[in-house]
Amino acid sequence: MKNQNFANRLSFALNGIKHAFKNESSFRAQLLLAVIAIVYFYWLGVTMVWWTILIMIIALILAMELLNTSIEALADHLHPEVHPTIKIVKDLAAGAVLILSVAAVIFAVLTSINFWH
Ligand SMILES: Nc1ncnc2c1ncn2[C@@H]1O[C@H](COP(=O)(O)OP(=O)(O)OP(=O)(O)O)[C@@H](O)[C@H]1O
Repeated sequence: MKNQNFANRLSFALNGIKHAFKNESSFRAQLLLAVIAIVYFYWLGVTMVWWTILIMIIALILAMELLNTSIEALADHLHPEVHPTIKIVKDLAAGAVLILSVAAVIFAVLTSINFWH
């Protein structure tokens, strides 16, 4: 399965996103929050730099959620039973999403302070 052409690799990647959308409620919730943030930033009338940071944060959170989902699926497949190492692996991946989510909230507050009319 190595060295597939670009169209195949793109379809594998899109398949992963589709899978997360169908099966992961947290991924759907984050997509909804991203849409709300975009509408809110439009309403605030923020400048290009703030738009750029918002897009980067949204992309980072969604990508991290996909990695989190991927790690969970792999862990559950390889070791379905309860195990302290599986616990820490999943907790670490969830911690990564949490750090980005806190950064997103701080960024939303900073943007509101700058542009609230
Ligand atoms: N096999 C396991 N062994 C030990 N602890 C586990 C195991 N599976 C899950 N846990 C614990 O339960 C928590 C939740 O795990 P779960 O797989 O349900 O993910 P989740 O938080 O529901 O994520 P998502 O909502 O993205 O699916 C983990 O962070 C971990 O602390």
